[in-house]
Amino acid sequence: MTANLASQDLWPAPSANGAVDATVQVPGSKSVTNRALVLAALAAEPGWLRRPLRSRDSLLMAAALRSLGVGIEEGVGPDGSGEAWRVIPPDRLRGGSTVDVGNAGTVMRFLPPVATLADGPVRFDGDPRAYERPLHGVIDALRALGARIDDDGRGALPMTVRGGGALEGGKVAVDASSSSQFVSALLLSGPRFNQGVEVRHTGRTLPSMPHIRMTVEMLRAAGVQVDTPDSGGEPNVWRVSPGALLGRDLTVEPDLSNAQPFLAAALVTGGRVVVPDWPARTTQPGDALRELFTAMGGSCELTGQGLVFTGSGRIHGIEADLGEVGELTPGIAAVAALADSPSTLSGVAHLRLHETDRLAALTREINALGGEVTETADGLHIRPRPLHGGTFHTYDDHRMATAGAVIGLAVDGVRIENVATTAKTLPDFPEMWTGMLGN
Ligand SMILES: O=C(O)C1=C[C@@H](OP(=O)(O)O)[C@@H](O)[C@H](O)C1
Ligand SMILES: C=C(OP(=O)(O)O)C(=O)O
Repeated sequence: MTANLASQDLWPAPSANGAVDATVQVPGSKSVTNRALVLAALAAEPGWLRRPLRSRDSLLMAAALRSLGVGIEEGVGPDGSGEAWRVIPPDRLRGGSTVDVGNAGTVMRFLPPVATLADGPVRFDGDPRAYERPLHGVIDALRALGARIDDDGRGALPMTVRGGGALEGGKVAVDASSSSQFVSALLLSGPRFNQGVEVRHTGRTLPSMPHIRMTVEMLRAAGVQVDTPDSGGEPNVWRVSPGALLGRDLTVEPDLSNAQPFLAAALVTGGRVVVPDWPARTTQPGDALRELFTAMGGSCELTGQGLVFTGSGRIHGIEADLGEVGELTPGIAAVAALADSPSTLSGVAHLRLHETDRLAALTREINALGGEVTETADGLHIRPRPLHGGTFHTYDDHRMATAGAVIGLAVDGVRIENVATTAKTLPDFPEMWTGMLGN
């Protein structure tokens, strides 16, 4: 684990002068935007994506789909209101390009199945960290379903999918204990495989179930038949029937996981933050923040204005299995480091394979500020200690940067290395943060 030496800029994280009181418009969900782009690209007719997230991960997804022949026109919606992208699927997906996945799990896992439908080879490459993130579940499953893939035998990037214009599909077993995205990836393209797809998860644990539910709901909204464990099917088995996908007119919800640092600011300063357009019902894991941050000392109410979240001035530790909502772990760890009692976060061993080894990174960086964090087999134990300023390294991880900013609210002199890494999913984070603080 090494800090990115090319990006040593230090951002002085602003400390809060008092209780925050702000309304924060949070940009669109990464997970919804990137699923919507894939489904729209595979559809039988054009569709609209309103309020899409414009960030590194979603722009990489759009660029990759364009290289496969998909038309994506960026502009305003049919009624002239707000940003909207029109997605025009091609008659035939085109091979011959190289897809840059950056360090986007959604791009590196969701697009290889799409590439099997292209009429030629599609090479996949990305950031150095992308070479280390697990992809074997997708590669092995696609081979079992009839695809030809050239890799170096590690089951990881870089690799080339030799698209043959179609894929047979059918039944496949996959161990998705290292990433739920293996399952989502196979389901998203499943309706376009000749036999559809039946995915059986064989591993002991399966993280991020809400994200799999998001995949299923979005497929169904595109007219696809999906049988799931939730709908009376066998446990750990998902079945997607072959068929055409409808073009949709879809409005992307705000990214509730990216709302986390702002809600945390209300908790840490005993203030109030309103997030407009918080959905009344959603598959986003960030919705669990209402419960988690309430248990940690805040209170919230879903009103006509959005989610109104209020801190009490006290922060409590928490014992929580975060397996379903792993991407919330860095933000919860940051708040837990400032709490009045210890916390134990469990169920997140797979975070060692995220943008960085998040368990190691959080432990090292919080401890460097005087904290007492220890890694467990599947999470973190956090004993709050008086913290002091210092450099908070971020390891090219957007959620490390926002976690450091949360700590900086309460601790003078925290400097965040490479805050620009937040552009992976939240490009305007520094401006939004200072705006929230009234600076
Ligand atoms: O499908 C998705 O959109 C995601 C699934 C989760 O991945 P893992 O299951 O690999 O944790 C999550 O952490 C990631 O941020 C987004
Ligand atoms: C794990 C994450 O991203 P990715 O989609 O790259 O897996 C994340 O955003 O926390």
